[in-house]
Amino acid sequence: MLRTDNATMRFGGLTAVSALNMSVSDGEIVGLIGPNGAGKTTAFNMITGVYKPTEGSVEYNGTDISRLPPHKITEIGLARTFQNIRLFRGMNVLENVLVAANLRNRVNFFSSVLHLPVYRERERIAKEEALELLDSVGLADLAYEAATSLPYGKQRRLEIVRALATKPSLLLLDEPAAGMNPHESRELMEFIRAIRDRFSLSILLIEHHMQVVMGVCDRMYVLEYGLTIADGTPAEIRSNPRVIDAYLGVD
Ligand SMILES: Nc1ncnc2c1ncn2[C@@H]1O[C@H](COP(=O)(O)OP(=O)(O)OP(=O)(O)O)[C@@H](O)[C@H]1O
Repeated sequence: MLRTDNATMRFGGLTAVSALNMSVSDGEIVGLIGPNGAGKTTAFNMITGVYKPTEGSVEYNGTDISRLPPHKITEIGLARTFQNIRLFRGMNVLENVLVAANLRNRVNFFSSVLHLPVYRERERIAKEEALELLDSVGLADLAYEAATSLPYGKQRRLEIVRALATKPSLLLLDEPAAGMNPHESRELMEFIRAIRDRFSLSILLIEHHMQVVMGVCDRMYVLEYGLTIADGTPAEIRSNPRVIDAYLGVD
């Protein structure tokens, strides 16, 4: 479903990602790993329309999406989270989810300002759906808590839920286990598998935490200085001499 075809991103003289050929099939969990500065976030930015590839393309279900703006890419079913938590401060858990849901169900500006019945009805449905979503991931009892008062692991989970509110078919997670303790990391792995099954998702994730990435991914790609130095199953990656040299050896 997702396929990058020689996707390349240059910033001046620096090639941040070079001829990336990567695919994610329906229902797959795929990892993207590599040392700092390898080009992982740049790859995400190309896939989600933040950057237009300098060369090559990104296809989603056979359509070239590499020239589309980020909101169009969200509309066709890609959603992402970021390396640093970006929850809205001053909003509760439910409101954080509703803001994201509105990205998908763009409400007509006038009907919203005038509080027309159509707007109120949509708002009611959106709230119901958001509460159902929170319930399905075990966060419903926290719906009216301030988002930033949640424990760290739950804030990260809320970020993922917020991405789910845009009803994606492909979810991109940028270092979901960052800053988590071993217990939270284990819970996260179960959570990632559970949402893949429940929402029929494909998942692409960047992760430095080796237990998480090896434990949860079906396949993975390894980048170094923008080049793809390996791809394969976790077992293949673990025993790949080039990867051990470039990356695993120093971890
Ligand atoms: N907007 C930009 N302008 C110029 N250079 C950039 C830009 N974005 C990224 N780079 C450079 O591209 C290279 C790849 O960066 P990128 O953030 O994609 O790496 P990464 O693998 O995600 O690293 P990390 O694990 O630290 O997040 C780095 O050398 C970085 O400095």
